Amino acid sequence: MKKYKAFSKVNVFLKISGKRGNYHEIVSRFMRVNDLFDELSFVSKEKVGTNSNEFGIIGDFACKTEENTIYKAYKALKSATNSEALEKLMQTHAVMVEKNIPAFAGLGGGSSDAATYLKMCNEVLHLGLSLNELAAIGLQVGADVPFFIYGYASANVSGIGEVVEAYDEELLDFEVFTPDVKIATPKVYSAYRENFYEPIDGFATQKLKETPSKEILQSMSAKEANDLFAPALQEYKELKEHYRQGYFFSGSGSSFFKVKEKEA
Ligand SMILES: C[C@@](CO)(OP(=O)(O)O)[C@H](O)COP(=O)(O)OP(=O)(O)OC[C@H]1O[C@@H](n2ccc(N)nc2=O)[C@H](O)[C@@H]1O
Ligand SMILES: Nc1ncnc2c1ncn2[C@@H]1O[C@H](COP(=O)(O)OP(=O)(O)O)[C@@H](O)[C@H]1O
Repeated sequence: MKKYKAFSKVNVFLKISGKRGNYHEIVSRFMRVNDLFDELSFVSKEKVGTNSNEFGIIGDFACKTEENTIYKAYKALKSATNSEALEKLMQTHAVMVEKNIPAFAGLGGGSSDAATYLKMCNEVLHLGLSLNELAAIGLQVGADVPFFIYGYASANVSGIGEVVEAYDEELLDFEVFTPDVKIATPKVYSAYRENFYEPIDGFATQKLKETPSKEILQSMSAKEANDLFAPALQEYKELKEHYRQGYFFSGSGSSFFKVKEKEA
């Protein structure tokens, strides 16, 4: 059975440029973490001994199936395509997930699983959807999903996550650690809105979008690079104890990362 990789990401920088309803417009560099990924595959229910017709996800998850991003992606794909073949596939097969990306981590694990599931269905069922169409369906599941649909190693992401522009640069090798602090993304964004709101201007945005990730990580501090770090520290005081000098904060947390030192 073919296995599909669902990579994780870090936000090399994440700046807020404005508000859109309850959401925030961001300007962010997303970079794939090449050695941290989940693996997804379709397995026949017969083979794994389930005979239920219900949507099946096999894997180590803390949430209910209805809350799983993979299930949400299924619902969004079904309503976009009305595909009977999709319904049939999910009656006879379950999605097997080898979960390696920690949850509540700012590494986009749930979003990446959703994107990978959409791409798997598109391929297996020959749905013929373009990446743009898949990204629009994915956006209904989560703001980070479009980045994973396009599959770029590095990209400038803006809007609330729907504008994804490939950025051509060397892929960096990251060291990542995830403190056991369960961060809720909406809580961090609302703390930002209440106490730290200072949107970036067009000039600074353009400069950041043009600067290679390596330079950004050499020249900015963790707080400068990520507008969500200060509000996350305010809301989750214990984060401070986990912070190590020289590391950067990914997304709304709780993961920290830095470029791996080259071995001599
Ligand atoms: C912060 C980032 C950075 O990459 O990722 P994570 O740290 O979660 O991985 C993203 O902006 C998060 O993406 P994601 O976690 O997919 O967000 P969603 O599920 O779509 O939204 C959860 C909630 O976060 C807030 N939200 C999300 C995205 C955004 N641009 N502005 C927001 O204000 C909204 O309150 C929304 O209801
Ligand atoms: N496929 C999934 N993988 C991981 N977490 C998921 C998934 N589907 C839903 N969740 C739920 O999403 C939340 C964390 O999302 P996740 O994408 O792992 O973190 P983050 O957005 O911080 O990168 C948790 O509430 C988790 O239970």
